[in-house]
Formats: sequence, structure tokens, C-alpha cells
Amino acid sequence: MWRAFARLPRALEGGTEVVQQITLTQHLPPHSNVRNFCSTYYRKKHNLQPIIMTSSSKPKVVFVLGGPGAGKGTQCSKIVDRFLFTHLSAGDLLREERSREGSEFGTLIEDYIRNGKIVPVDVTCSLLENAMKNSGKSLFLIDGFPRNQDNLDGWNRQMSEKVDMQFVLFFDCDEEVCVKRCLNRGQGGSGRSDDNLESLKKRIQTYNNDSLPIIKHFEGAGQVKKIDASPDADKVFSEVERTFLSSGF
Ligand SMILES: Nc1ncnc2c1ncn2[C@@H]1O[C@H](COP(=O)(O)OP(=O)(O)O)[C@@H](O)[C@H]1O
Ligand SMILES: O=c1ccn([C@@H]2O[C@H](COP(=O)(O)OP(=O)(O)O)[C@@H](O)[C@H]2O)c(=O)[nH]1
Repeated sequence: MWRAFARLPRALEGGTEVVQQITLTQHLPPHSNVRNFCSTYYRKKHNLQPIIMTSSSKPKVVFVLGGPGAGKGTQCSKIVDRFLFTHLSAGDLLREERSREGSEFGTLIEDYIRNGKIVPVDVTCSLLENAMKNSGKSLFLIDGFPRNQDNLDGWNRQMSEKVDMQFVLFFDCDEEVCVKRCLNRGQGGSGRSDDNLESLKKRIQTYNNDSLPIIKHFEGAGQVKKIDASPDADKVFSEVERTFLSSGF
């Protein structure tokens, strides 16, 4: 620990910048002090304003949205490696529920997924709430949700009072790139029943008709952080990392 501190630039030693880390301290990993100092250094270097964080007992949520294959899952794994978030993919939770023995929703979920339709919110929202509770954690990336007005309304009814939504991370990606990535994922053996051209046409249509208006809604409320998802995954992540650091994480 001491060696890591000793290598920090001299400018930081005087503590000229005060960054309140009230909430962060609830989630500190073993080397958190080093991490917090490094975040401060990064902010100074890039002339970013320090975020003054307030304490809150509610779990924090970042929604991760973007077209099918935009790279949401890929970037979420990188965020989890770098920051203190727990990744909850609504699609993964639905696929797990579909495969759970005795699930009353298995057939319904499979039909919705294969046809690129959006599963009724009560099912998805309950899976998300249970996963949040069972994790015992308090910082979540909710990946691939909310995808339509029904999702948003259901979330607002069931969850919005129980959590603090921080922002929406939106991976902006051309349709052709998205389709190509999903087809590659299918050919690479994803085993997903919807990584084929027929399902993809429907998924893209659902995204354009139902999901984009939700992203626009959040944009109108000033809650969207938009990332260009077309470069390679590491390049995309450097933008993502910058976004999280500048938001105080
Ligand atoms: N920036 C990128 N450039 C090229 N391929 C990518 C990039 N990000 C993800 N991929 C690949 O594209 C496919 C879809 O990515 P994934 O993260 O599963 O997308 P999503 O969760 O948005 O559906 C995967 O095979 C993944 O390895
Ligand atoms: O909140 C959600 C998330 C996913 N899905 C369904 O699960 C599929 C796959 O979603 P996922 O996020 O796993 O993949 P993506 O389409 O983003 O690649 C979607 O097309 C929907 O049919 C859904 O109904 N509700």
C-alpha cells in the first residue's frame, strides 16, 4: 500500500483538491485508497470537476442501453473489472428463467426472445429486483432494460423509489455493425436462439420502434451519456472509463 502511495505525483500530496467520497467508502475494495487517489489524479490531469457525492442508503443503478450487438455486455464486463459495479443483464436473467425447471414463464420468454419482442415488464422487473436483493450489493449496471414504455412504466411503479438511477449509458452503433456483430456472435457459438438473420430483423425493428423512444425520453431529461460503440472494444472502454470517472465512480 505504502509503495503505491509513494509513487503518486507530488502535486497530490498537499491535498489541494477535496473530493468527498462518502458513498464510495461504502464500496471500497482492498486497494481503494490507491484507487481514489488515482481517480483524483485522473480528474486533475483531464481538468474534470470533482464530483461531490452525497450519502444515500439506496442502491445505485446505471441503465445500459443500445442496439442488439452494440457491445453492452462486453463493456459491462470491463466496467465490472475496473469499477465496483455488479452487472445484471435483463436478457441473461430472462434466459436463465426460461431454462429454470418448473418456470411458468419458460415458453412465453422463448417466444418473445425468438421473435425479438419485449417480455412483459412484471416478469423482467421481478427478476431484476430479486437479483439485486440476492446479490447483497448496492451498485448495479442494468443491461438491456428498460426497452419500451411498458418496461419504463413497470420500473417506475415497482423500483424507481427504491433505487437511485444515476444515468443511462447509451452505446450508439450503426444498425449494420450491430447485425454483423450479432451474426458473428451466433456463428461463434453463442447458442442464442435470436442470433440469426430472421430474429435480428425483428429485434432491430423493436429497437427502432420501442427502445429508441425510451432513450430519447432519458435524453430529454438530461440523463444520457452517449458513447460511440463502433470502434474496437478497448477504445470504446476508454470513453466508458472516462465517463464513470467523471461521474465520481
Ligand atoms: N467494440 C467492438 N468491436 C467489435 N466487436 C465487438 C465490440 N464489442 C463487442 N463486440 C462483439 O460483438 C458481439 C456482441 O457484443 P455484446 O457485448 O454481446 O453485445 P450486446 O450485449 O449489446 O448484445 C460479441 O460477439 C462481442 O464479442
Ligand atoms: O428487458 C428485457 C431484456 C431483454 N428482453 C428480451 O431478450 C432479448 C435479448 O436481449 P439481450 O439484452 O440479451 O440482447 P441484445 O438484443 O441486446 O443483444 C431481447 O430481444 C428481448 O426479446 C426483454 O424482453 N426484456
